[in-house]
Amino acid sequence: MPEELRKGLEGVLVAESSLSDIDGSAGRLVYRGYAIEDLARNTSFEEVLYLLWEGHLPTESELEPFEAKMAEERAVREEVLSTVRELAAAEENPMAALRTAVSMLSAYDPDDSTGEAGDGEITQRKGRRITAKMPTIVAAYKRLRDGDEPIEPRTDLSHAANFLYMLNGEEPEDTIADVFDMALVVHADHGINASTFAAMVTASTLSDLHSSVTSAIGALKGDLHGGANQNVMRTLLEIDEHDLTAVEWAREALESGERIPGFGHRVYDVKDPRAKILGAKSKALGKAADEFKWYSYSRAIEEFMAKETGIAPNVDFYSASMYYQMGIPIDLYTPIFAMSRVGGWVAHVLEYQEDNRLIRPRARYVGPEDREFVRIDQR
Ligand SMILES: CC(=O)SCCNC(=O)CCNC(=O)[C@H](O)C(C)(C)COP(=O)(O)OP(=O)(O)OC[C@H]1O[C@@H](n2cnc3c(N)ncnc32)[C@H](O)[C@@H]1OP(=O)(O)O
Ligand SMILES: O=C([O-])CC(=O)C(=O)O
Repeated sequence: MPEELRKGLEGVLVAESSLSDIDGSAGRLVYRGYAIEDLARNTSFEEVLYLLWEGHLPTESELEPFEAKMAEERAVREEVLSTVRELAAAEENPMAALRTAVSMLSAYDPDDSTGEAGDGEITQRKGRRITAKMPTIVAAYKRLRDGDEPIEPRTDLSHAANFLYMLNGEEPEDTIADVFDMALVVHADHGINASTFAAMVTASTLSDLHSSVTSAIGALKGDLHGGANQNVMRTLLEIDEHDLTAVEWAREALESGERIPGFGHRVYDVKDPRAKILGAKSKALGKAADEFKWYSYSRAIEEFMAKETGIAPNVDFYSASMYYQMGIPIDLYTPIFAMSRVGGWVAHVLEYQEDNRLIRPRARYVGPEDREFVRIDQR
């Protein structure tokens, strides 16, 4: 047995995957061999789901029935919506509400869990249903929290446009739906990140897909992972409300030993390629609205961090100002990340199931040895 301790499993290979590849020194990300820049520019989220789940980019005649099947699965049963209603009334955190509602979807899934772990077709059908329903849950939560009734999904809109429609009660402009769709594309997969690993660990015990996705949502929620996008926007708002410039704020935060949200990465040594794509969109939205401050604060922090620390932005840094300028409430940024990353979670579970092995690392025991046992009445 190797005795080397790798805290945080840093650099440890745990699987072979043909889903996504990251070159951390070159700042390059590919999904199944396609550069993220090409996918972001040219494909829809549905095409990327097809790519991840089926292994190749769809032709038009493959995409059409795939989109139709996804759209048919968007509606969420009243029983689940009624739980979402209760969670909204209790002011539950939206990621926690999503985690609970996704877990509950399993009660009404038409596929039985028996034999699921060895059957990619069941996993894929369940994956399609969960992915299709997550936007309906997130939008319903937001509307109920605001005292509005949920809006039923439409089947004639894309995954991205339908979410914005259910959220706001009106069809989004094409340009906004396209930006949102691109955000879903770039968040869909990223190697064995913490939430994907959580999904794989659960799947490796031959559990069911709802359990895997529920585990993954819990992992994505944390501040060191998907939760960072909300913290970025809270930081930008704090800067805006105070007299400090963005650079002064960042200097003070660093000097007091804080981590700047949206910076740093376990795999990238350079700027995350997704931050470049999202940064350009954040800038374009600022230009369209003639309001540059969010992008300007962000750029100033990026330049300061590069000069002072050499640490570059990750995917969560520019998605924050981008979503903010689209009018999306801050605490929905991480649920939106989950709405996209579920595509990757399902793909990794499907891939891992093909040659499953229980994931079970070890800890080096550093506790006491050979203690003499004393009965409770004599301690
Ligand atoms: C979708 C995603 O999950 S992307 C990541 C989202 N998370 C964040 O943005 C939260 C802020 N970032 C971080 O906390 C980290 O960069 C992580 C958790 C993402 C990666 O952490 P690790 O790989 O464990 O890097 P580690 O913690 O070893 O950091 C290396 C050095 O960079 C510093 N550092 C890393 N990130 C930051 C940051 N955001 N702000 C300031 N310093 C940082 C650390 O203090 C450390 O310095 P030291 O060696 O002098 O102690
Ligand atoms: O890969 C990681 O560790 C975190 C990340 O950027 C992602 O999950 O998108």
